[in-house]
Amino acid sequence: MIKRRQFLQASAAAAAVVACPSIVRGRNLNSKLSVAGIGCDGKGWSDIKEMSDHPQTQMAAFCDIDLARTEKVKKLAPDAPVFQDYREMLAKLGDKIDAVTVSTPDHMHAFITLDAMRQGKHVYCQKPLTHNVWEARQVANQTKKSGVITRLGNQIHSHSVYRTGVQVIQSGTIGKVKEVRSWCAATGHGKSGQISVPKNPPALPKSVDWDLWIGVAPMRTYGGHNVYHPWGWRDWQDFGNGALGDFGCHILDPVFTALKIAAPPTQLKADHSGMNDQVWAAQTQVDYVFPGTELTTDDTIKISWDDGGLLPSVRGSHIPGTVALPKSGSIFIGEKGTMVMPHVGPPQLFPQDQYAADAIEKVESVNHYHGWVDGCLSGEQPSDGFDYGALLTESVLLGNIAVRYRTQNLQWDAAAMRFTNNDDANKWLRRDYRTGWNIDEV
Ligand SMILES: NC(=O)C1=CN([C@@H]2O[C@H](COP(=O)(O)OP(=O)(O)OC[C@H]3O[C@@H](n4cnc5c(N)ncnc54)[C@H](OP(=O)(O)O)[C@@H]3O)[C@@H](O)[C@H]2O)C=CC1
Ligand SMILES: O=C1CO[C@H](CO)[C@@H](O)[C@@H]1O
Repeated sequence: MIKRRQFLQASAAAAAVVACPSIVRGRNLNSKLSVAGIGCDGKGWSDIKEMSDHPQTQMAAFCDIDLARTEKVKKLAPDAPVFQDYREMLAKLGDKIDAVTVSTPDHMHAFITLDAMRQGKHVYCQKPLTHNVWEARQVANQTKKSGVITRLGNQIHSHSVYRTGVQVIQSGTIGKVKEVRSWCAATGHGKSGQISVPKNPPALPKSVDWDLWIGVAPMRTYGGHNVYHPWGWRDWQDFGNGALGDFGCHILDPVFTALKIAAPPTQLKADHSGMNDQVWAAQTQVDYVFPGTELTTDDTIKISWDDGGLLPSVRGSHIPGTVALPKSGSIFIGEKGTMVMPHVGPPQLFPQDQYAADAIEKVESVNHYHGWVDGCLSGEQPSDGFDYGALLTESVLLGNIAVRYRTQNLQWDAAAMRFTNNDDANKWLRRDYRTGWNIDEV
């Protein structure tokens, strides 16, 4: 009889060889999936906890560059070994690990995800999928090559409110969509409490391997608790992606899914306030133009982004001026009506008197984490794998490049992966990798 691990490895390998849809991978519904968690605190803890709640998972190992942040996982699975370096974990236990969660700061997502996929592991990776556009393309390419089951850690994708919003748009309740405005209350700096590199940082805690935390990024001194690690890294251009990177993949997810956006923007223009060469902007504003779809009125669609407390400058004619917009969310302006999609709140339709109280049919939540585990066991790829995650991430990160060229209209040639009217902007598509942490082109 074929053993579980042989089955999982054979099915991933078969898929890798033929690089074809999951249907050929067979089913293994009675087996357990052996999962290793990379990044054990913060969101990593919640990813690990959610995965471990699935009746068919077993937690095989854990890894965190800060051993002080592994107490919770040790209690969760006391027999599972704990590592500081995920490379050592995969080298020692690779044959016992089927799948990994990657919940590290953004600058390490691509390096770890690519490595794990190359070794045939299924991967659940946090948003944004990568730290730069070139990495998003490499992850998308490797996903096709490896044929493993992937999912972006965008758990709200599976939440009732977002699923309901998607259903409202796709059922034509507001007609075809003319324009979308998305916004987010969060700011691109403020989490770390610094806007320049701290001059007299405290000593590095003994529990932290700083070289591993820095990973692909240029080396710098530990900055003190929350300055970079943990949490504050989001503010810093070397590690995070500001508010757009932090929330774009959440808030734009129902926009991409509802409208079936299948290609990156062709043009974008941005503005910002409060940015230097270290941290992201306090407020950003980006106007994107995407190719239209069957759900849009035109052959292009404008999608805009505001953050740092800015609200959209346009809200269409259907929403009365007296209606307060949620702190974060999107407005879908349609031919017949407008849908306000709060970030994690029930969608609302305008003009209110045009829509009956039951005009919105609620779609129930599904378990995002368990959906990935089920996919790994059955061979069925969830709808938001890394192909989708890479597109969403590329679009978000292009916005952060446009921010560097305030008010310039950038033309993006997705096929050539370059800006055609501003060569200087192309230097931000990929980073220089620290010696020993190079990412090979896929
Ligand atoms: N989907 C969602 O709703 C959310 C998603 N996120 C995403 O989750 C990710 C992590 O964010 P968050 O938890 O807030 O960040 P934190 O900085 O709080 O935690 C990151 C964790 O990863 C560990 N880590 C860092 N580098 C490595 C590495 N190379 N190998 C192993 N472990 C590593 C950290 O260790 P150490 O403590 O030593 O830094 C820490 O435990 C981000 O991509 C973020 O965007 C975050 C919150 C919610
Ligand atoms: O949803 C979320 C809640 O806030 C966090 C911190 O800004 C985000 O990283 C996360 O994605």
